[in-house]
Amino acid sequence: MSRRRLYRLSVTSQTHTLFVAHETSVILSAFQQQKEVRLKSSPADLVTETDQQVEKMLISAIRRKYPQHRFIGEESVAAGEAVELTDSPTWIIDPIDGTVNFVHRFPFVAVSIAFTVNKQTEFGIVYSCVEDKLFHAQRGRGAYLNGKPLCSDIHRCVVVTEIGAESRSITCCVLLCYSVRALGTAAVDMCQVATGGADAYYHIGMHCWDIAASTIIVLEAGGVVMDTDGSEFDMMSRKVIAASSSAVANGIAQVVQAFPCRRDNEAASKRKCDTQSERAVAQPTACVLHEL
Ligand SMILES: O=P(O)(O)O[C@H]1[C@H](O)[C@@H](O)[C@H](O)[C@@H](O)[C@@H]1O
Ligand SMILES: [Mg+2]
Ligand SMILES: [Mg+2]
Repeated sequence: MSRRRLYRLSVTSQTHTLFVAHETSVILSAFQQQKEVRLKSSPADLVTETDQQVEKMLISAIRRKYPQHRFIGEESVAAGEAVELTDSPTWIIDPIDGTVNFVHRFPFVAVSIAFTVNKQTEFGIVYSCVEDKLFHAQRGRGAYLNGKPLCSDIHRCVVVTEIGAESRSITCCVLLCYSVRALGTAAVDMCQVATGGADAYYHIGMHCWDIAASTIIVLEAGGVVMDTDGSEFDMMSRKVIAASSSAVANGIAQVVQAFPCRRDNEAASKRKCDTQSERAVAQPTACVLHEL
């Protein structure tokens, strides 16, 4: 039997500095500049040349070291690559999570990188660039924020969600009984559950690359992740609830009304037509923090 290579994420302060220096200096220097912006599925789903540049930098750097590995990158998929999660070692990358924020210079933009083997996430990294917050976790080894252990069990009534490209008014108003926040980046939203800063995060319509890394960070911080209907989480389903406990997650699952969303790993042609139908109803994201 082939020896299963063990992959270790050794994030030391030196790696943190390296990670910051290498990948995000491109983002931070572009953050204040004028940007060339293109629409993808809706006015709330944008891409810039920086998104594409950072994804290319990440993939070529990893491919030099691991030529056999596979990739699911947000902008590679947007350019027509299939979303195919196999047992092979696979990197799931969102080069800039929060591109709408990046374009508006709203200071919550993150690089999100997850690594899976046999479809199981081995480690995840979410770097919130402007905040200089490096969230990371490795399966079975805990979750950390800038090197300090994270624990998700501080109970409050803050729920984080997104009112982005794929939202529907109905799912937003069912949460009015909570204090609701939306940072405009699914990855950083979800990491708030790992820090205990939020009780729960839920999202319908995001993509696997938005939350692949933050999912393991929540789990390793002691949180739970499930589908919005309370069933087992499926990274390709585009539906997620992350919470500090199963009780909180099930409470959210009871009030969230899902709307149909094509799976990430459905044929691209199907996904496009879904996007067109979504385009008809998507509300443009107002780039403000919703205090409800
Ligand atoms: O900024 P990207 O990587 O496109 O991801 C965002 C997505 O496009 C939006 O629709 C969601 O509302 C955000 O939470 C994602 O971060
Ligand atoms: Mg994203
Ligand atoms: Mg992105």
